[in-house]
Amino acid sequence: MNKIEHIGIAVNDLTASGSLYEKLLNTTIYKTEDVPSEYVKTAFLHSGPNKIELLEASDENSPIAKFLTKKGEGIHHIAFEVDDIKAEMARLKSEGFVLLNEEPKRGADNKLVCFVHPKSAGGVLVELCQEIAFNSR
Ligand SMILES: CC[C@@H](C(=O)O)C(=O)SCCNC(=O)CCNC(=O)[C@H](O)C(C)(C)COP(=O)(O)OP(=O)(O)OC[C@H]1O[C@@H](n2cnc3c(N)ncnc32)[C@H](O)[C@@H]1OP(=O)(O)O
Ligand SMILES: [Co+2]
Repeated sequence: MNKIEHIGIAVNDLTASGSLYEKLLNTTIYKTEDVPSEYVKTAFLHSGPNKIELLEASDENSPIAKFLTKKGEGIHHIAFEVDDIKAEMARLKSEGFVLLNEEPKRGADNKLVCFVHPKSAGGVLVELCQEIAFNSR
């Protein structure tokens, strides 16, 4: 695994939290994106070399809706950049980690993603992210 690709933060209201994080980080949201397959709306900010992903539920079936109901707003997941997501998924599986998707799926910001169950990863929901190559978009 490489660097932390982003930190995902669950929020109730993307507009309100977007403004809050813009002030906090003294920056502006550089991208917003709906990801219907995950039932989320996202907004991205940079803090130096780091990336923050704000996540609002777009449907009551969203994992973010369930998380907000149980735990409230806050850090939802940590995403790590990987060069070869299928190889990393196979490695983690062989080490006993529980993958939440058997095949990489399309995430936000031009990434293929896979989630690791927090119960198998020390209570932290982990996301693997591989940049989708330009010629395979
Ligand atoms: C925008 C796209 C993408 C990107 O490109 O970056 C994203 O980031 S999408 C982000 C939203 N999508 C996901 O989170 C998908 C993966 N998540 C899931 O599949 C589920 O949320 C889950 C992790 C399997 C939990 O679902 P479920 O079992 O239905 O919920 P429970 O509330 O019953 O949780 C069971 C258990 O796990 C604990 N939990 C749940 N979420 C988290 C979390 N984010 N971090 C840490 N722990 C978490 C929860 O508290 C329960 O524990 P117990 O209460 O002790 O049983
Ligand atoms: Co994410």
